[in-house]
Amino acid sequence: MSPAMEAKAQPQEEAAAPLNDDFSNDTVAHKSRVTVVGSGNWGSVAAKLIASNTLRLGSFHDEVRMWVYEETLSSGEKLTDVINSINENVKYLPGIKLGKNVVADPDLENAVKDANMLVFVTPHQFMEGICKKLVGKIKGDVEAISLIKGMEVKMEGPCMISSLISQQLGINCCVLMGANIANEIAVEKFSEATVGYRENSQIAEKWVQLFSTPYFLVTAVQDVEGVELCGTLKNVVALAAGFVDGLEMGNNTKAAIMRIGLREMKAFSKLLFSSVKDTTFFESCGVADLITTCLGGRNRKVAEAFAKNGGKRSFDELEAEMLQGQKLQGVSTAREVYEVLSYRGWLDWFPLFATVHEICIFHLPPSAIVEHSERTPRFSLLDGSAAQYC
Ligand SMILES: NC(=O)C1=CN([C@@H]2O[C@H](COP(=O)(O)OP(=O)(O)OC[C@H]3O[C@@H](n4cnc5c(N)ncnc54)[C@H](O)[C@@H]3O)[C@@H](O)[C@H]2O)C=CC1
Ligand SMILES: O=C(CO)COP(=O)(O)O
Repeated sequence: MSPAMEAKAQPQEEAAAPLNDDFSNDTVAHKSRVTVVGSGNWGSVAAKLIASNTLRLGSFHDEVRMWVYEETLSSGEKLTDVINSINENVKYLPGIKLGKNVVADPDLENAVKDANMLVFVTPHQFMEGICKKLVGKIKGDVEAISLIKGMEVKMEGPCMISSLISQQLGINCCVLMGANIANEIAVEKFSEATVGYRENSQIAEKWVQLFSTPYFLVTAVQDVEGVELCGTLKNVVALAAGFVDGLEMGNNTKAAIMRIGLREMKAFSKLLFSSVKDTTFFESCGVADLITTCLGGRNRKVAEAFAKNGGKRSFDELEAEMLQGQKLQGVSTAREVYEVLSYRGWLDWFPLFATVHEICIFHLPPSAIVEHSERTPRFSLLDGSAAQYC
């Protein structure tokens, strides 16, 4: 990896003319075409970030295709038509111009057919179905990146979304995670992110270039699983933080939840993949994403409402009421993590993860997040169990 990349992508000045970047080619034929698969809250912001860079960087075609899961708005108009006419995703990112070079496309096959860089950014529960539809439909020289925070649990064990993409489509897949609340990046407030890559640092560098702006600084690390598990597992901890907020337990309790959660994130990740690096937890994808999500994310917000309602209204109901079509990832991730813990006999090693799921399914009250349960003195187990893997 180049020293420049290790030290973070450098902020780039606004420039009218395309940059003569490292990857530029003389011919249009060699330029990379980017398609964003997904157009929710973060998907739309990702398209905006990328579109600002494809205009500036000579190695990319200007146009950025964005696949839209088509829906009809209350006005009777199709979401795709509205995005293409006013350059704004009025449902998932209202008030923000995406860039005129973003083209919304409701046809998945058509959206990906010419792309050689695919950016996957949908709620994780839809990815298996999307991958099935894409088999045999993409070009041979495609590179992918997943911005999706979540995992699937299969008979063989847990499967990260980047692995699902790689296995089903036969392509390399990097990941990009970080302290990235989409609405803040949409208004260009400074943030950082982490690209996780497997072997090819040049590909990682190309992704860094595609996403980096003066207000969005991207670093690459050679640890796909570590980066992706950080992004995935912090959503479970954010639910715990939301319970604590709903119960008005204060900052010390919330800080304790974050600390215990971080230890469980690290222990779980390292038990699943021995290759996961300690240093990854100190990147934006690790502790920084954990903090921002526990302070200002959607998982925290809905979990707070869940606890305020005494754990009596379901997450599905609250999500539909509070998020206008946006999707939580933490509740299904808590279930998926719980399945892994049960299957492997690790439940008592991960008291916070296990308790969050049991609260989500009404087996325990929200207050159980800081109480010792009848079955197991969960929090007292922490120091002697999961912690030994940290
Ligand atoms: N919103 C945020 O601040 C951030 C989100 N992420 C992650 O990015 C991923 C995508 O999140 P968002 O873009 O925020 O999505 P979102 O939460 O806004 O989800 C709504 C999206 O799901 C689509 N959708 C609904 N039903 C569908 C179906 N059956 N098939 C396919 N798509 C369907 C909708 O059309 C819409 O585009 C998630 O894994 C999330 O954790 C990561 C960083 C920040
Ligand atoms: O992943 C996120 C910030 O990095 C967003 O988290 P929420 O889905 O909880 O809003």
